[in-house]
Amino acid sequence: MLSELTANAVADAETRRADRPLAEVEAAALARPAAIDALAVLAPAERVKVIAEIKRSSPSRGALASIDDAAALARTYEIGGASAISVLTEGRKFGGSLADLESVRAAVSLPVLRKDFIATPYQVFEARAAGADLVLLIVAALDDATLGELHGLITQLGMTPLVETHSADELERAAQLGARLIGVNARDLTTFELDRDLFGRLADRFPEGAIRVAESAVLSAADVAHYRAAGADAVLVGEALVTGDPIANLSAFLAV
Ligand SMILES: O=P(O)(O)OC[C@@H](O)[C@@H](O)c1c[nH]c2ccccc12
Repeated sequence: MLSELTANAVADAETRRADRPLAEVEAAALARPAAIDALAVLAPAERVKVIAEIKRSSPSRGALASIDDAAALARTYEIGGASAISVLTEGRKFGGSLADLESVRAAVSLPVLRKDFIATPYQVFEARAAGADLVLLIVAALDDATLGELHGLITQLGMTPLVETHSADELERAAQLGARLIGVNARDLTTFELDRDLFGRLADRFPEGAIRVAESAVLSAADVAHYRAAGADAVLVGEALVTGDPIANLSAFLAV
């Protein structure tokens, strides 16, 4: 499933490229004001930080929320105390778009993550051109050479890579890369199975000084407390915020 999601995302980017060649996107990326320093914003603190996600649907959970106005939801997240906004830009299974990312960028002053299946430099330039400050890299979807190339390009463009892992081996590959912001996704993107205890098992294998993000399956304050106790600096939350009351949930999660 992960390889199919990635192949589709790359194919869709190739289709966009036919209309908007790399040189054009690169120029738009370089014309953007500098990206926000997400490492500073997400740095470990006394309280857990929340990366709040905008997601309409997913292959594992189906339709979640209609979300007509991504920018309005992002503003709600900002008011509610989120530290960063994650925007799904994958269209086929998640119902997102780069237009969502652009409108969110214009609406908030928080760092914004492009959440997608990124495997080519073109997609990275697209992210910056749309105003992203962070770009997701899924270790399981990329070989080491591509991972290194994309991690370098994201950094060079002033953005922060969020390097997503799902095993000790992938965490080691993230460490070798010099990743400073590393996530552990509780959901296995090849089987969609959830393992809420994976973060806890991997927590002490993070490289020294890396910011530790627990991703997925946060539905309650108790889930946040569970990840926080295991050492999470930040949690990445989608479903609970798009299906529930975002302000009430954020306030409960941030009170942990
Ligand atoms: O909706 P949840 O269970 O709170 O999960 C959010 C986020 O972690 C999840 O959307 C996610 C994590 N890694 C991904 C990679 C691609 C697409 C989506 C994701």
